[in-house]
Amino acid sequence: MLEQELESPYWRLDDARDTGLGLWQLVRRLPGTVRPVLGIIRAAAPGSALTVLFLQLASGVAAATGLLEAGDTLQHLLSGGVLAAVGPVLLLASVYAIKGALDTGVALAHARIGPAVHRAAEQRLIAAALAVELVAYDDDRFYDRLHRARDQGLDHLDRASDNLVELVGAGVGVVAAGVSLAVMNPALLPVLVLGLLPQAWAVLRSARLGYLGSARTVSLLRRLWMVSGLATERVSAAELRACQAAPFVLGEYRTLAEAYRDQRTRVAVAQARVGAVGRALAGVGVAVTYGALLLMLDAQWLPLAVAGAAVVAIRSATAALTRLVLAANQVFEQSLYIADYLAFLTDADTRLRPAGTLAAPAAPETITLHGVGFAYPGSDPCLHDVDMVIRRGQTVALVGENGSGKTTLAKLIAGLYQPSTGSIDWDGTDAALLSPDSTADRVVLVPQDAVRWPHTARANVRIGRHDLSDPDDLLLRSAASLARADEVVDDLPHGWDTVLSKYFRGGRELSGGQWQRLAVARGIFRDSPVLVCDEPTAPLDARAEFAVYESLRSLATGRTVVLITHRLASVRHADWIYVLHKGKVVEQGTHPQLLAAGGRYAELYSLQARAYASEQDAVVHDEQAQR
Ligand SMILES: Nc1ncnc2c1ncn2[C@@H]1O[C@H](COP(=O)(O)OP(=O)(O)OP(=O)(O)O)[C@@H](O)[C@H]1O
Repeated sequence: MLEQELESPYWRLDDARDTGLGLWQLVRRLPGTVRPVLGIIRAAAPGSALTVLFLQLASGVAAATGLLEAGDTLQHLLSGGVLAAVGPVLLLASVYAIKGALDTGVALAHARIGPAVHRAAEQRLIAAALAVELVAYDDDRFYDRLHRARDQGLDHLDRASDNLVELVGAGVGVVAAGVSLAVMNPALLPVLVLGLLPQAWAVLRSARLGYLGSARTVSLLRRLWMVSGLATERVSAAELRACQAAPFVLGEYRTLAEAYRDQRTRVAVAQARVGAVGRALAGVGVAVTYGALLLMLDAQWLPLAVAGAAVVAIRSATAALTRLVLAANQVFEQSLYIADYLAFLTDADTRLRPAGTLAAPAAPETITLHGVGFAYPGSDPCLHDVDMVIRRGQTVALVGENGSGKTTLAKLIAGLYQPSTGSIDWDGTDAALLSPDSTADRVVLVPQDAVRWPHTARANVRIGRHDLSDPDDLLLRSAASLARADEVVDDLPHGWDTVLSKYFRGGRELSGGQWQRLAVARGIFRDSPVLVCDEPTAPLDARAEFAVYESLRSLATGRTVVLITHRLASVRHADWIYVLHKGKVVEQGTHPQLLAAGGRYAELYSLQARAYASEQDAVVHDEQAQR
């Protein structure tokens, strides 16, 4: 059941990774895996990266010199006694002291790389997320990639940069040992390779098992994180309890966690088996190495001192090789997540906002929709052939049942979406030719579900024109008073400076209606010529709703107002009303015209009016009964 779910399109949107890699293919993949990380390191911390590389190479030279010096020291010790070896020992000590200093330099420069990589990569991700068209966020593929890149890609990038430094350091260590052996006697090189091969096989094989294991658990892990987020986040906390969903979430967590545990155990057990074989083979490797050394000694190909130094060099090569393969293993595993990060950036690049260059009119006289249709990514069209004319100074209302397309249409008018078919003109110019920034500048959107910015009350209202100078808060206070948000702020402990978020100590939470008053104030403060209000008063009490509609009426002068609401009593004063049904305009006219037509609008209006009338009858009836 679980496996089937994990194979379902949502969870494996684009995880068609090749997990059937052979050992040799895995090794060949290393440069391709490393290249993107190197590119990011080069861009983020070029100085530190060069310093690390230079110091690591110097440290490798010191290591090779030390190994050769060790042979020389042994030679002096064996031929001339302790006194003869004092000079070479001091030299050896200085070489290792220099190597120690170089390694410290590597560590210091290395310490700067991880944080620099993280910061640069995160900034790229945030900039890319902000630059894409809004419609990208309606595409589950994009959304999935964005979250994978943000939640895991960044961290693994950070760690991969550490592992790369380790990889280079260990590689230099292996080469240094190899070079010193070749200098001692070229015949020692095949001996080294012979000794290292079994161990290299075991560590690589174990690395491959780990890589395949993590490739198989990527989507499982992602789902685990999502479930643990649901269980621990504030947004879901209340509803989880209210609809008693805790056992469901816990059950889902258990199923996933057990599957993850079993998968990890399987990999760990397989790795342990390979490790056992590897250790046995490594034993054979050691026997072969020492056997070869003994034979060379016996045949007098090697002096005893050189054989002793060769043992030290072989041990140091073995240790460096283990570090190298472990670091490569980590880089492979991290490359799975880094690929997510890079895939997101590539995808985001193809979804940039259209690049119109003309400036939008300062205050458009007419916004005209010609046969506009729209489909969300992966969905059937939800708007069909909409024609509409919206004039400056008018309030146009969009009404219709849930899902009829009002919000989508409002976002198209606001320039947030591009029509899939047809076009939208601003004073006769196709909006697609206008620069998105200039269009956005002319529009205020008060949405259904306004963002609750985790900032001060002041920032919550000012955010739409955050760079507007308003030293005495005159504009701020006027906007707040029109939206009756001033009453909300008056009750806050630090007034406009109160932080509105429970995520911060001392932060305050507001009710839904109070938040909405701030959202309306934000729209009024932004003060743009086109005002699009999508259910602006849904959570407001009667007094606040009345005040907001009064304000909207006064704001309509000289502006274009598009109003969406289900409260038809509030649209009576609109200059023109469009009735939408299943994505089409099915009626239009003024309130009296639409009532007289006796169509869908008249039906919806009389349903609401009847509900009010019957409530009033009930009140009168109760009062009579009490008398
Ligand atoms: N992000 C989306 N992706 C796919 N389809 C969507 C998306 N948002 C809305 N829809 C679909 O588009 C259609 C129109 O939705 P829209 O939100 O515009 O309706 P509405 O008239 O504003 O509804 P309501 O009165 O409930 O707010 C609906 O069928 C809805 O399911």
